[in-house]
Amino acid sequence: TRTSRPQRILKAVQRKATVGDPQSVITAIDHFCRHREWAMNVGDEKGSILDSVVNEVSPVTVLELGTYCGYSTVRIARLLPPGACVITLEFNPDYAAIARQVIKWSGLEDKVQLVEGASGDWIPWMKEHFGVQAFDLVFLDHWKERYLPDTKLLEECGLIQKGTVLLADNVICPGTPDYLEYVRNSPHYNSQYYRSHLEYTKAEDGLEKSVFLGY
Ligand SMILES: O=C(NC/C=C/[C@H]1O[C@@H](n2cnc3c(NCCO)ncnc32)[C@H](O)[C@@H]1O)c1cc(-c2ccc(F)cc2)cc(O)c1O
Ligand SMILES: [Mg+2]
Repeated sequence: TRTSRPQRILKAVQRKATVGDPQSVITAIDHFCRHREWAMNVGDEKGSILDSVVNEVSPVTVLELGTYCGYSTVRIARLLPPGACVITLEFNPDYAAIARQVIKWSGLEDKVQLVEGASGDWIPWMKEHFGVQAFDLVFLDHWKERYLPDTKLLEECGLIQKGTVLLADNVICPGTPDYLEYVRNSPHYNSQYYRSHLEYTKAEDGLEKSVFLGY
């Protein structure tokens, strides 16, 4: 097919959503992915859990790993107060280009810093380049085998401090066994599983919320 799925998702947003209305962007993507083409957005069911964690943490600085089309970026950014922001890392330039337009359509570009590049390359530069002290919330939704190494890298870089909340998508499907084992067995994290379903399906999936307790 001539266009990519992310391009078709963007078209659905431009057709169905209202500029400056983040909820209409979320609704347009969910409708398209439920009724036209499945895509790996966190979705509406797990998205509600994401919303509740964002509201509970009321973060000032958020890190998102894996922007894809920007669906969860918009979900997070729409809940942030003035002065708070989400830094989202995406290393596929085509996906990043689509996400920028989705974020722009939602009117949330002032609360989002989309960085085109790989998490492993950028995490070590977060403090210096973005003046980040530590993240209040990290949303992991990139390659599943990268959750654990990137969490360890964030720890090593001092970007996870007492009270930092990690929220990981897909801990059941596709699954992140090594990450789950780490956060559930580490004395430095208090972990809990939020049971849900794989986006737009009846399959089980869930989010794991892990609070860093300090060293
Ligand atoms: O695979 C899934 N997500 C991956 C996301 C990747 C996005 O993140 C970007 N990305 C990846 N690694 C990095 C990186 N750093 C690491 C490399 O250096 N640094 C920056 N950006 C990165 C990619 O470019 C994509 O934009 C998934 C699958 C299912 C699924 C379930 C059931 C099925 F049957 C099929 C699929 C459901 C889900 O919710 C899922 O999230
Ligand atoms: Mg996911």
